[in-house]
Amino acid sequence: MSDIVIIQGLKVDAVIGIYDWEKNTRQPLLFDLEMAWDNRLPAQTDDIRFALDYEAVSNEIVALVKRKPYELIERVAEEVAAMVMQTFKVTWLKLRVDKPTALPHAQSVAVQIERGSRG
Ligand SMILES: Nc1nc2c(c(=O)[nH]1)N=C([C@H](O)[C@@H](O)CO)CN2
Repeated sequence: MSDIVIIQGLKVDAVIGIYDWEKNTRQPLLFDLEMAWDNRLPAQTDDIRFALDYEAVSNEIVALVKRKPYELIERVAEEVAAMVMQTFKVTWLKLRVDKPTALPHAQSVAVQIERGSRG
């Protein structure tokens, strides 16, 4: 089974960074997420109850990332991945977290992680 559900470019304004000035402001983080999900039943039934609801996943990510300050984007990625897998019973995901305001001469910086197995 190789179906996935994708969230691309989810923007969350977070308190993120290792420097003092970063602890008193919000900076955008962008989340790209690929999540394994068997889409056959939702397709057959046309019923959201059987789908991985990308709106619900997005809402939970925004709530989590806004809840507290973070230092590293690695920590954000790990916590978001764990929450999505636990809350939504996702068995595999690939997650990229971009911090586009991090470096003045770079378009963006990012970390990407993959957790779980595709089954
Ligand atoms: N691997 C990482 N390197 C750095 C991070 C990070 O989160 N992960 N963060 C910073 C600073 O907060 C930087 O973004 C400020 O511009 C530096 N390196």
